[in-house]
Amino acid sequence: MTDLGLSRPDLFQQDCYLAGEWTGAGERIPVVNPANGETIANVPKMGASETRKAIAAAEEAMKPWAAKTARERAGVMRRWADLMREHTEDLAIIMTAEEGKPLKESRGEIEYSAGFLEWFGEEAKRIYGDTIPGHQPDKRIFVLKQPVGVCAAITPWNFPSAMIGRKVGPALAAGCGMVIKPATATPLSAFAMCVLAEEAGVPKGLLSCLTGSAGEIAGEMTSNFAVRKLSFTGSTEVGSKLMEQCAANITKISLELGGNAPFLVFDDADLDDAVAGAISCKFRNAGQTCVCANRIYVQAGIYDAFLEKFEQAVRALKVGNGSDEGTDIGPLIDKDGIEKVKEHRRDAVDKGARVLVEGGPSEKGDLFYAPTLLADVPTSAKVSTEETFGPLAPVFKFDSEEEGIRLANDTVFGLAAYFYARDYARVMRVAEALEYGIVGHNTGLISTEVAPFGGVKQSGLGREGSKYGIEDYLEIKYLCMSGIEPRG
Ligand SMILES: NC(=O)C1=CN([C@@H]2O[C@H](COP(=O)(O)OP(=O)(O)OC[C@H]3O[C@@H](n4cnc5c(N)ncnc54)[C@H](OP(=O)(O)O)[C@@H]3O)[C@@H](O)[C@H]2O)C=CC1
Ligand SMILES: O=C(O)CCCC(=O)O
Repeated sequence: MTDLGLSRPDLFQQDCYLAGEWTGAGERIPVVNPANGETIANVPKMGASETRKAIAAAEEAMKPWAAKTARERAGVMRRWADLMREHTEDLAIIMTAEEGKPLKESRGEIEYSAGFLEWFGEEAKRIYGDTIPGHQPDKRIFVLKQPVGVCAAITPWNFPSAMIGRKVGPALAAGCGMVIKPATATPLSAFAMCVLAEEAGVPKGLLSCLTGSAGEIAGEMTSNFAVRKLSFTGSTEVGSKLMEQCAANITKISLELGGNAPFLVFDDADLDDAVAGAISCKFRNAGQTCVCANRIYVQAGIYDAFLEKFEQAVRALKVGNGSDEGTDIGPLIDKDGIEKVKEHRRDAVDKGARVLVEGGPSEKGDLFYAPTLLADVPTSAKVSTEETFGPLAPVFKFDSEEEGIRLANDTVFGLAAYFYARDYARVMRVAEALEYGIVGHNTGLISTEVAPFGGVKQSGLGREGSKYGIEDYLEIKYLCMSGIEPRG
């Protein structure tokens, strides 16, 4: 087993956090460092019965938790966020070891994740209801906001901490308990968060974190009537299945699914800004985020100049083990990830794309793929319609503003879109015309806990972060008070 050299070795847990106890299981699943193939941990394979136990514990623990004042809940959540910040380095080391992303990105993700806990803790104090003028003289109408009930979360491997912070933050702030199933590839960051949650004062049972059979755990989450809300981030395919499963109990569901983000550069863009934005947007986490630029559309007048600068910037990216300082691009998560990038590259080139930077498989190891830049990509290429989720940058040329918008919107997905332009009227026209839940103008980075994150079309349902993000964890109760006789 690898010694990660943590200052707090107890943050490295290999058991599940079940109903307030660290619990093992007979059967175990290896967690592998994608940079070198080493097994770094073996986590329990749990299933339906453990999930049932966790749900029952959350149901019990949420009653006194919801009864606390918002300030008390906020205090615990603030302590949790502070502890995460205090232990950023250890948490980042754990994350890079299981996910592969460069340490600098892991550190950033810990701050991002803690930000959700802090933000939603504060938001607990602003769960305001309403009073509505009565419809009859003796009536008074009140709107109360109450916790939705036990919540469940299923999270992906690409943001092993932030996707949990983003879901557990609003759940706990609203007064709910939560059962989490992290991705099997990256459970260690989730367990480390639970260690700090307990230390911060999150009551035993309120939060559980289980690894194991996705089908069994999710099956219990969606069939157990005590669970009133499920939040999922991951592929559209699994999200759609979960939506079907939630139908039986009419369980609320939020879905944050695949994207196919367009990145448009118009003739009036600032070229250097656009290149810097495209690099951060395309290559963050080696291209493995649902908001990474998947298709880069550049207007004809600026096309050659953009490609020249973009090519230099792509060549400067450093591929390596994420734990080595200075690395820009770590390994991909698994072999399927590599195969998808290879297939998209091959397909685009077969259809006529020009290779400007031939990155490809790297001598660093089986799961490394050096950044690759393609130009003159035809719209018939698979990268136009499918999410690559890897360090392949396909550049397409377009002529008019109208054509750029049409190409950008020509997809079933609608999570994030980006564009670079300076003309004031164009900026408003394009921002309004893009059919996406998130639009970045002159920026390639849009993620923050203070803004509503989420997609339209097949990219999902609901919003996470900001004041909107807590609504999904609350129910509205309309209270009609009667018999209040009007004064004399
Ligand atoms: N929107 C986003 O942010 C993300 C999008 N994706 C997209 O999805 C593709 C595939 O990635 P992948 O990791 O396989 O995504 P998945 O959707 O398979 O995994 C996400 C989560 O869902 C769980 N899961 C898998 N199968 C089921 C099931 N039948 N019922 C309930 N939960 C399930 C996984 O568990 P387990 O790990 O145990 O399999 C994991 O916790 C990527 O290439 C990318 O295109 C992937 C990750 C995030
Ligand atoms: O890729 C994802 O799973 C969504 C998270 C990305 C972000 O918050 O920036």
